[in-house]
Amino acid sequence: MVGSNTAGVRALHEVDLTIAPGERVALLGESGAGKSTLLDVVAGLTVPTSGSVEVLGAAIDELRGRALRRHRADIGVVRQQHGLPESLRVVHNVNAGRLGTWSTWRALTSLVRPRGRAEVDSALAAVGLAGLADRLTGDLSGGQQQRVAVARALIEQRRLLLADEPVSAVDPKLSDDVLRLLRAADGDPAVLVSLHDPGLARRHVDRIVGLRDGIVHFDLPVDEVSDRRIDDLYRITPSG
Ligand SMILES: Nc1ncnc2c1ncn2[C@@H]1O[C@H](COP(=O)(O)OP(=O)(O)OP(=O)(O)O)[C@@H](O)[C@H]1O
Repeated sequence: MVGSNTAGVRALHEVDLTIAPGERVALLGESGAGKSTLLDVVAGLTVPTSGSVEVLGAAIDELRGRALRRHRADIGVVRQQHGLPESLRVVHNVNAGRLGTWSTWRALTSLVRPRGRAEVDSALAAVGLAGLADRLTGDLSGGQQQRVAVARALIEQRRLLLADEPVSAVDPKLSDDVLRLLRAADGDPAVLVSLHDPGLARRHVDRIVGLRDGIVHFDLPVDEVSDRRIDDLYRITPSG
């Protein structure tokens, strides 16, 4: 598959990737390597210029209407620019993760009286944000907002979780906690997560895909990813 982003930049070249149900895969690579573009292609937010993408058994570009909404409800997405409306209370942003499974009426009434409040509270507690459901999202720190986006993805059982640097603004202890949550999410979803910390990837996934200049540089079980391979991926030359 070849992908160009919205600006027409050729960001991926002949990427061929299959992820098994329940498998946890990390994308590593330099800034600009194509990780976000790849995640956007799998999420159906960017259409590849050639090749095909099959997600959860469906060719995403062929889905329409209700089938597309149902398909999207099976996928939890945490984007780098998480797009949480800052003027909404946290509870509404977390509940937005359920819109694919709710009727329009249910979604509208929930804006007045939040539904499923207990589930929202427990999703927030799981990401270390207990007690913040009624705060305005814009009043939270960057790292807290990132965790609201994770709670939104985890509020429903998913078959696939896509997360683009979900812990870039989060301290090391919480980063481990968030990765643990993605890894152990209800329903044992497949996980595709881009990370900047190889150590986190090593601790939490089954397989690492190294992207370089839009190409798959390596695709290996985590045990086979040596320090040397990581250094090579990031073009780090040994000192001394
Ligand atoms: N909005 C944009 N306009 C122009 N070029 C872009 C844009 N977004 C990404 N690119 C380019 O597309 C390529 C892939 O970028 P992408 O964001 O997918 O990389 P990445 O690995 O996710 O990087 P990062 O770790 O910095 O998020 C790069 O060449 C990048 O410069």
